[in-house]
Amino acid sequence: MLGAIADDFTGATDLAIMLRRNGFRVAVAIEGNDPGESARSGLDAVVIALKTRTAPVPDAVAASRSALGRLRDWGARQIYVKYCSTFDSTERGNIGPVLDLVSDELGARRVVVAPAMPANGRTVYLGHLFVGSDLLEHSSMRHHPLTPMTRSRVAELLRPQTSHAVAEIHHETLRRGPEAVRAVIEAAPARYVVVDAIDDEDLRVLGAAVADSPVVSGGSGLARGLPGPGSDLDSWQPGPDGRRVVLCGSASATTRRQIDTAARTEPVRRIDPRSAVREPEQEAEAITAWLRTQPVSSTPVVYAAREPDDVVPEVDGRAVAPAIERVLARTAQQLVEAAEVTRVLVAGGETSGAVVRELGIGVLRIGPEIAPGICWSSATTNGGEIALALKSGNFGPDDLFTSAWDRLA
Ligand SMILES: Nc1ncnc2c1ncn2[C@@H]1O[C@H](COP(=O)(O)OP(=O)(O)O)[C@@H](O)[C@H]1O
Ligand SMILES: O=C(O)[C@@H](O)C(=O)COP(=O)(O)O
Repeated sequence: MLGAIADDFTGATDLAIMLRRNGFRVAVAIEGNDPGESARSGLDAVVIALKTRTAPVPDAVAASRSALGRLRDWGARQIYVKYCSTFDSTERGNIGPVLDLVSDELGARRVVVAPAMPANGRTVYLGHLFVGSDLLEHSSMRHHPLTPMTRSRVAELLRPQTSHAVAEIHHETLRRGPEAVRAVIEAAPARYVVVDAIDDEDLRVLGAAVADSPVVSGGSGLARGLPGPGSDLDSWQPGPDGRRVVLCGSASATTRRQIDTAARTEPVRRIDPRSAVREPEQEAEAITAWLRTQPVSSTPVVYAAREPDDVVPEVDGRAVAPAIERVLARTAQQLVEAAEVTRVLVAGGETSGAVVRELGIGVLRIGPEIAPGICWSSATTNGGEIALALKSGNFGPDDLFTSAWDRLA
C-alpha cells in the first residue's frame, strides 16, 4: 500500500484523484480517522489529510508523526509527503520539518522534492518554480496572506527549513531517462533532491526513477508518474440527490473569477466580516435562512471575498479568517444535518478543513475528476451521506461552480 500525508484537505483530494487516475483504489482518511480494516484491505493507497500547512512547527510535526505511525501500522511500503504545488510554507516550515521527520523515521538517505503539477501550470525548470509563465515570486502567491512566496528557487525555499543539504537535478538529466535520474539521485551529496519537471513525460520519468524509494515528496503531479497497480476501481456512489451549495472561504484570484461567473446565473451572498467576527453563530443563521429561500433548482454561492479589497485582516483587533471559516463550517453543518443539502462544493484549503471537521467526516471515498486536482468524493456526515468537492483556491475553470455538478449525473 502507498501511504500519503497531505498538509491540507484540498491537497489530499488533489493527490487522491491523481492516484485514482493511475489505477490506485484510494481513500482519504481525515486526521486521526481509520477507514477500517475491511475497507483498507480493498485499497492500494490511503491519503491522510492533515491541517498542518500553517500550524506551529511542533504541532505539524506531531500530527505528521502520528499519521506516519498509522500508515506504517496499516502496511504502507512507500510514504508520499504531499505539499502544495506552489510550495506554500514559511522560513520555519512546515515542509522541511515534516520531511526531516519522515525521512529520519524511515531511514531514507535521499528524498525527491517535486512540487510540479504541469496540468495546472506549476512547473520546475532549472530548480525554479513557475506558475504559468511567471516565476513563483511574481505570481499571485507573492501576496498570499499566510504563506507569501517571495522566492522561486525551490532549494532556496527549503534550505532555511532543514539542516540537511538540498541538491538539484535539472532537465537535461531527466531527458536521459529513469536509470540516469535514479543514479544521479543516489549520488547526490544531499538528502533532498529538487527535480525539474515541465510536463507529464518528465513526471513519468521521475516516477519510474523513484518507484522503489521509501519516501517521496511533492505536489500531486509526482503521482502522475507513479505506476499504479491498475486495480479494478470500486464503483462510486454520490449518495442521495438533493440541493446544492457552494461555500467559498478562498479569496484567491481563481475563486473570485469563479464567483463572478456563477453570479451571472445563480444567487450569491457575501459574508459580512464584521458580523462574522462579532456574532459568527448569528451570521451563519442568517446565511442559512437566506439559503433556504433560494430556488431549489439553483446553486447558491456563499463567499467571503469577491474583490481583493474585501479581504479584511482584523475587526475589533480580532482575526477575520478563522471567523469566516467558522461561519461557513456552521452553515454547512446546519444545512447538512437537517438533510436539506446533499451536494456541497467548498473552495479553499483552510476552509475545507474547517467544513469537513464540523461535518464530522472521517473518510472521503473518491469519485470522478471534475478538473485537474479537483474531484467529487462521498462521505458519511452527522446528517447522512453527501457528495463533497474540495477545491484548492487556485484550481478549476471559471465556470466550475455551475459545471461541476454535471459529473454527478
Ligand atoms: N474577506 C476576508 N477577510 C479576511 N480573511 C478572509 C476573507 N475571505 C476569506 N478569508 C480567509 O482566507 C483564508 C483563505 O484560505 P483557504 O481557505 O485555504 O483558501 P485558498 O485555498 O484560496 O488559500 C481562509 O482562512 C478564509 O477564512
Ligand atoms: O498542490 C496544490 O496546489 C494543491 O493540492 C494544494 O495543496 C492547494 O492548496 P490551497 O490552495 O490552499 O487549497
